[in-house]
Amino acid sequence: MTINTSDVIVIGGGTGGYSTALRAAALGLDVVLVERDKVGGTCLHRGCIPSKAMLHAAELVDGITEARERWGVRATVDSVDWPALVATRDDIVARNHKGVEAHLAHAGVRVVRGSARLTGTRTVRVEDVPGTEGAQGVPGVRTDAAPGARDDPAPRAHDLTAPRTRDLVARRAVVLATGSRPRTLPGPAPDGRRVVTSDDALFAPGLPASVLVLGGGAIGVEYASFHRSMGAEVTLVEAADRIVPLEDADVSRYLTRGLKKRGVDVRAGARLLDAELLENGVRARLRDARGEIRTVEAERLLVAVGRAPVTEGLGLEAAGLTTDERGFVVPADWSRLETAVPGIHVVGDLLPPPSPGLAHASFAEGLLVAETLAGLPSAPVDYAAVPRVTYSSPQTAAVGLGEAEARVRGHDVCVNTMPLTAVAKGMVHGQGGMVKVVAEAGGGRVLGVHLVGPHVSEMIAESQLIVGWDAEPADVARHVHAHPTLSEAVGEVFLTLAGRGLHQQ
Ligand SMILES: Cc1cc2nc3c(=O)[nH]c(=O)nc-3n(C[C@H](O)[C@H](O)[C@H](O)COP(=O)(O)OP(=O)(O)OC[C@H]3O[C@@H](n4cnc5c(N)ncnc54)[C@H](O)[C@@H]3O)c2cc1C
Ligand SMILES: NC(=O)c1ccc[n+]([C@@H]2O[C@H](COP(=O)([O-])OP(=O)(O)OC[C@H]3O[C@@H](n4cnc5c(N)ncnc54)[C@H](O)[C@@H]3O)[C@@H](O)[C@H]2O)c1
Repeated sequence: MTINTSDVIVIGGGTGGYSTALRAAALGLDVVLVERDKVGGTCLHRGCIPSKAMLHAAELVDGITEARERWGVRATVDSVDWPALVATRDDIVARNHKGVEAHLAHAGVRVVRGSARLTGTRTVRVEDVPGTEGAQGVPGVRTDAAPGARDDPAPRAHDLTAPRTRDLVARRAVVLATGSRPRTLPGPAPDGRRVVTSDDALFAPGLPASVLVLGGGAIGVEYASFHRSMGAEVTLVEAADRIVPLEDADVSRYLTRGLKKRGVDVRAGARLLDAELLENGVRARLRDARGEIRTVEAERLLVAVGRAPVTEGLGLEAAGLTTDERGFVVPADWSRLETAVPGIHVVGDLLPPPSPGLAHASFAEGLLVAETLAGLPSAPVDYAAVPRVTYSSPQTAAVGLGEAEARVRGHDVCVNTMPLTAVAKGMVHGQGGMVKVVAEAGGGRVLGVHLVGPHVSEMIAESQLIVGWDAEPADVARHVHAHPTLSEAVGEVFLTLAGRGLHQQ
């Protein structure tokens, strides 16, 4: 075996890539993982984890307000120390990062630091990334997959700017896991201060007093919610006729109501016409749903209009691969996530829908590809049963089909909806919200469950089993929910659908 040969090369060490690598190594495959930045990728360093850490801080601030306004607790928020918040957030990220590195090292995955490009169907060239320690791997992680990394003579003086390259060969497969980056729009480019994407919002110098958020998907809603909790004036602009437009219409309605109640100016069906940079902010012209033009000034414009797959410089053509018109790498066989070129697989945000662009879906895709490569039977990812959560205040959580989508797909549906405040614990929380279940008419299987309200991110787990296991309302109604809990509302909705309604008429 030559030092630069392995069974599997994974390009990209985000959640999709590192999960593939971990599982493949656990199944006895010799794995090289190439990452040009930090293992953990978008989710750990710029996405899920830092944003949820910040949203936790936001919940604490909201809790103090609720304590004062509803519960007679004489407490106020003096101020938020942004550097202190950032320090805690970054400590959580750093500890998780160390954990991922340790898992990879323990599994025997050889991590190579550098930028990878395909040079054939089983060959990959890795180039040093300027400003890093080069293609020598991550401290504490075995790096002998980088051929010559230990033995290469030091570069001669005139070589110092030339990137070093390493050629790797995969005996069995190459897995593409290069993820995605924020989409931007024509107009003022992100400058990290006045115009930001979710990447640089994390590292902005402070908390703005006003924010214009463009895009009412998960990122836009979460950041709008965060900044509102931190006291900013927030305008949330969504081009579609409702925020979170891919969710059930009642989810959008309840979420809009909740955000508006908290003072967020939600403008769906609106368009950004242009934006101009000011000394300390932006001035934007919007056309709203009624066609009226309105000018908004804000300290910060946060652009959250979706993400684009990363394939630039990946050398797809050298392996005989292309992308679709949106830039995604499309599998020829979704049950193996294998492209039209045998032995090249793809996971994570590089995949088009129905892969949902979510970290937990990419974990499932990594497991599937690794098990496929190890020759184990592995069920295709059941995308219909992947939960979708927005960690705003209020939160949303859903799994399966919305009502309109179920009807479009030809299902004869029956629907039951209940406000969370109809159960005692919902009244205690006092934040509104709802449970909606979409099922096949006549007691058939549950097609979708949709939740809005406090803590619904933690409540969706039972519903993903209900949808994933094709349960019927009567199956669920047999099981008792604890009293008093918010989950009781889910139980009540199923009891009614099963013809055994207790509190719901
Ligand atoms: C603000 C935000 C919040 C989010 N919150 C959530 C959430 O709460 N829950 C959730 O499920 N999802 C969330 N997501 C989505 C989630 O982050 C992505 O779905 C997930 O990170 C995709 O993983 P991936 O491995 O496909 O790609 P990535 O995580 O993007 O990883 C790709 C990796 O490949 C590396 N790379 C790229 N090209 C090369 C190359 N040529 N050579 C070597 N390395 C390369 C990159 O450096 C990167 O580390 C969020 C995203 C954002 C932006
Ligand atoms: N909690 C979570 O699971 C979570 C959190 C953040 C991000 N993510 C994932 O990250 C990815 C990116 O998130 P995102 O919110 O940026 O993308 P998205 O595609 O989910 O939402 C973008 C929104 O911007 C709107 N839009 C597009 N152009 C616009 C314009 N010119 N003006 C106004 N609105 C416009 C779209 O209609 C859409 O609703 C998604 O896959 C998302 O699921 C997940």
